[in-house]
Amino acid sequence: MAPHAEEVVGQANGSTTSTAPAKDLFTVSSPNVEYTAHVIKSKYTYRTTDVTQNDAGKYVAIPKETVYDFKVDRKIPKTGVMLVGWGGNNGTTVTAGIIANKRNLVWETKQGQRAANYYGSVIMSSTTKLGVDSKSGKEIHIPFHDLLPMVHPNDLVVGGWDISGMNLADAMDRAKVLSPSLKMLVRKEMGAMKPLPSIYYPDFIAANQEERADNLLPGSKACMAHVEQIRKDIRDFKSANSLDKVIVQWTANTERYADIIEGVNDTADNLMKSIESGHEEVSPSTVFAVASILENAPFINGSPQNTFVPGAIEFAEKHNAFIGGDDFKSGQTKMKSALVDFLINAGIKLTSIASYNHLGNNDGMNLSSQKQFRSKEISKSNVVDDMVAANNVLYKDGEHPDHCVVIKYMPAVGDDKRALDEYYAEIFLDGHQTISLFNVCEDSLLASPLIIDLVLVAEIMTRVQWKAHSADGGDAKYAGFHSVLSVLSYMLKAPLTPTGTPVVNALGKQRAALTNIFRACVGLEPENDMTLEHKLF
Ligand SMILES: NC(=O)c1ccc[n+]([C@@H]2O[C@H](COP(=O)([O-])OP(=O)(O)OC[C@H]3O[C@@H](n4cnc5c(N)ncnc54)[C@H](O)[C@@H]3O)[C@@H](O)[C@H]2O)c1
Ligand SMILES: O=P([O-])([O-])O[C@@H]1[C@@H](O)[C@H](O)[C@@H](O)[C@H](O)[C@@H]1O
Repeated sequence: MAPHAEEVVGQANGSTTSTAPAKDLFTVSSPNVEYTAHVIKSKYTYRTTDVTQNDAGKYVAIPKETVYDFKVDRKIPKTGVMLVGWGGNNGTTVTAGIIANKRNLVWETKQGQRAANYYGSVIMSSTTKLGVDSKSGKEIHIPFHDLLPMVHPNDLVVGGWDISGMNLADAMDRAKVLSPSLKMLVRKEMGAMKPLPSIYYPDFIAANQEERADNLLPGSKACMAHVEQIRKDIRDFKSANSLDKVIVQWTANTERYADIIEGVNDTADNLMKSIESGHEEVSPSTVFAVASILENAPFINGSPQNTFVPGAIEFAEKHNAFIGGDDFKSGQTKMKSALVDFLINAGIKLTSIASYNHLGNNDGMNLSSQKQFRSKEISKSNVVDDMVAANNVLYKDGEHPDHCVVIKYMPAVGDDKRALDEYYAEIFLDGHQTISLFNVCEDSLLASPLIIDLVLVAEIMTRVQWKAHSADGGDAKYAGFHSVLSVLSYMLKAPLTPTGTPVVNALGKQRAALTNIFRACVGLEPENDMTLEHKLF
């Protein structure tokens, strides 16, 4: 191993698109970590506990160690993001937000001047504990963004498709999300942006979306021409902007679920045959996923439908391409995944969750159609399953809280969704606790930072490789993480995981997984809060 650098903590760097490695905010001083001009290599011991049962039925816990080699490419690529649904509330809002940050805009509001920020982005606006200053005992926290050499969102090039041909300035007005004073400052730039024509298969989204569908590729069901056109769009976007990498995200309308049909979408081969034959059960989002996979562009589904039918997952695995989803976890569900985690882990027996919301944006109008609502109801309902299943003291096998999800379309409130929740629980002896929440979520201003985080994390994961460590160097080759990027789960309501692996919805666990995988990539132990140094003296 090359001599390891001394630990340095300096000023965070701003945005950088140079092909040179980003200026490191810190370095790790360890015999297990090596920095070269191009990569960070680390030897990481992953410590878990194997549990078996002995003949008497008692659990036996056996500490287990697995040693991995990680390698991170330090070169920060020029990255583009192509949004499907670019002209929507989320698409216009995230685009305007990046412009505002890139130009350091300040605008007038009722509360006075406001400056551009990335609040709500866990990568850009949260910190992580690097460690403890051994002299002062003070915890040292650094911006999450600086844990690994990540793309800065100010440097992202944004493009995409929409079935509505409205330019982004007019679409921004249609969305009714942003302050007039901010819109004025970005209007010119937004006005020059026009979504590429997209594919529209009417049966997959609400009929009330038809009137905006004026920017279409010919054909109303899946075909290879659609796949090839989307592939070409991605290649053209990449070359026109001299990009090293493109990430594709679905932030278009919620689709109905596709039926999983043997011989149609159950395998990668059958899915491709179904697209070639124009099977009507192949959705636009699955066509976009297939095209992105073929262009080796990570594809992330920000909506709740089952874009990733089994054939799409197998197709991604066959191509070693990254996919992630489903459904941005922005407001009501994010709160739920934190609150339920707290209640159940406090030994409080949650017995019912009533989740109601109404909103008046176009998403809400699309969700007023039962089939599209059903997709959202599923993603919003399954978010407590893992937390309940993990507590067999409170819940017997198969027992779970009552849980209802209601979404109503109320045009008057626009994008400012009202979420009303009641959590009802049994407490000590025959007591009860009722928690009522009234949560006004400005939906697109909550979702846009997640779109950014999903891009930044998916991108860095394309630069992280791993292999089993062997003392003699061995002949194992570095490889990427599994195609299904479950590390994205913190930003998603219904995290997609590799087939057969558990789904974690607890917000704290999701964030810890993201933090500790990033720490492992630079040879650091998982963040824990034991603080024995403050207890054993
Ligand atoms: N904003 C949030 O809080 C939030 C949270 C979680 C999930 N989501 C999901 O994100 C998606 C977008 O939300 P939004 O508020 O921006 O909705 P929106 O209706 O404002 O935008 C969706 C856009 O997609 C376009 N579109 C529809 N079908 C398309 C296709 N086949 N190809 C290209 N464009 C297409 C529409 O024309 C529209 O401009 C929805 O599925 C929503 O459920 C939003
Ligand atoms: O993320 P979250 O706030 O729980 O869920 C939201 C729903 O409450 C809302 O009705 C829907 O329109 C948004 O797309 C989003 O899915």
